[in-house]
Amino acid sequence: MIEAWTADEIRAAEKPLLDAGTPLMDRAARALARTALADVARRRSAGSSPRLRLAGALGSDGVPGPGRVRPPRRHGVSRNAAHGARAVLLVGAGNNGGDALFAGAHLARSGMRVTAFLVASAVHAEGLAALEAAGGEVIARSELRVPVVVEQVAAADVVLDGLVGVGSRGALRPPSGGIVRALVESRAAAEATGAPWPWVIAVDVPSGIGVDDGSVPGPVLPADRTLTFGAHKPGLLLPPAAHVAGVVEVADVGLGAAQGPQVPGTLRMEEADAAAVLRVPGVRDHKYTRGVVGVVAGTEKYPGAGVLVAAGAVRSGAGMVRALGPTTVTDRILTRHPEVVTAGGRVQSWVLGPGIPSDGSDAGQDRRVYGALAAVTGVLDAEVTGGVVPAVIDAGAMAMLEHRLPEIAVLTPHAGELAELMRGLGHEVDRADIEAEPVRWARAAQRATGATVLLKGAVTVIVGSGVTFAQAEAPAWLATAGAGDVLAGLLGTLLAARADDVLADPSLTSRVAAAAVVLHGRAGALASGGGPVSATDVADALPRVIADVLAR
Ligand SMILES: NC(=O)C1=CN([C@@H]2O[C@H](COP(=O)(O)OP(=O)(O)OC[C@H]3O[C@@H](n4cnc5c(N)ncnc54)[C@H](OP(=O)(O)O)[C@@H]3O)[C@@H](O)[C@H]2O)[C@H](O)CC1
Ligand SMILES: [K+]
Repeated sequence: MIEAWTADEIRAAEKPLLDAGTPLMDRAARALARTALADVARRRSAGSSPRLRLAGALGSDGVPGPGRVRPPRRHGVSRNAAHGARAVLLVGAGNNGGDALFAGAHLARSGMRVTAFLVASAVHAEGLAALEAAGGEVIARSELRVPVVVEQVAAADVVLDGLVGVGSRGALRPPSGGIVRALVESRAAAEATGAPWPWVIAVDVPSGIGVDDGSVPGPVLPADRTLTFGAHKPGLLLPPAAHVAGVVEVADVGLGAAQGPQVPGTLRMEEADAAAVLRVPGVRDHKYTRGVVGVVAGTEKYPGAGVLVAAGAVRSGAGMVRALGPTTVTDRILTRHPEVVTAGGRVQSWVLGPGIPSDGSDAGQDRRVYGALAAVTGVLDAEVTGGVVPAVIDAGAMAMLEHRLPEIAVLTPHAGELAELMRGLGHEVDRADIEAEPVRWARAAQRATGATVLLKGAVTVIVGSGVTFAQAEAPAWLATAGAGDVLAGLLGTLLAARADDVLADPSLTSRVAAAAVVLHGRAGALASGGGPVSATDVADALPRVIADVLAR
């Protein structure tokens, strides 16, 4: 599990070490210089564009970010093939700028031509002295001209963004904001024309992101790599800031000995954590103990959603799947999945709503959803409903909520559906608002409904009470019709298998939901192999992915 530390938690952890004279900045700067040297050397030796040359450091699909994570690395600087390369430092007033200056001094001593642009009249004094002593060029704030910065950056091999780190407050102020805005424009123009553009390393965090909440309140220079010190910061995991962090790597500066957050609020689940959520059947298990998933999905208009939910549930190892609906839907499900049962009966989880439009056009499916929701919320007698069980509430079912939900109910909207849900709750928001601040709105929905909220996107956010998971394993190819239906079925299976545990401890729900997102993303990546993928392919890849995750 990757646990992010907020700015305050980082400061609390650093304080005793700094008080004891631990050279944290020296370690940070060495790690930074070592990373910059290695990146530039690799870029030079491969002889193509920086992004392609560093493909080994990127995801299997070659896409830098969002928020891809590499294991911690020890500090230390070695001289290498970067001799004569050009580095530009963007240096702010605080210690983040200090890191960049000391790293720049190492780079200058390694034979790089280093230019530092100071955006403040007073910057880290020792760092500045070190850079000057190492022969680096320094452009003071009073001499700063935006076109010159743009020109020098465009001609550089590597840029260290040290404008601001965990001390950041709000959007970048002048002159940093103006410089970064001009650099973003220059980068876009270079991309459009195929002109070269340097490799950008963010020092600790891309300057200008919301370190604790993942917001992007103003201009930010997108990084190819973020070297972050001591521990992840929430903004490196959460969207939209995660999209500008590139490949995220933690430099171990020795904070490990310090106390981290007691209850980390932002997490990224890894494969081993997903494996721990799965319930592996034992010799005493039978189909009912493994969990029955009840599915109310698909209508005459959208029958495929029922088929795909069933596929996700069956292929991820449900003890049994019960699919309820009109025969046009159930017949299709049975054709593809003859193991599905279409008669009513007890279930350990519900998947409600995929392929059911919110226009009331299928009264039968609406009635089944309302009945199941009554079971989930416990408003109807257990004798009638079969008892309270966890549920996945998707698509049309999200428009049928009449009661506050328990945490064992998982809402699975995409941005447009979350906007609709929040408008129904009296908030004036549209899809663009949700995309700009997905974490804020997912948290608002969690508070307003009581449910666990799984907001789908390039980085999927899962919000339970007091915890947010941010998962980024899905390839962009997974943004395809029906993929969400497969996820709903898969999550239904995981919830059914852990129903007793989830009922005993509802806070487990977000963890189960995050595990489903990990497996779904991995299945998408396996089925895609770097190319297009269909929702059916994703479902078909689930058994292999689950076996692989369990074998590790
Ligand atoms: N975690 C570790 O182990 C280590 C981290 N280190 C580095 O130190 C920074 C944190 O340094 P700090 O000096 O506390 O803060 P920053 O450098 O991030 O920023 C403070 C200055 O930035 C100005 N600021 C704040 N917001 C903005 C903004 N929106 N636009 C422009 N300027 C901004 C702020 O000015 P104020 O007037 O607001 O006070 C400060 O001047 C951490 O990120 C690491 O890089 C150490 O090296 C030790 C190891
Ligand atoms: K920075």
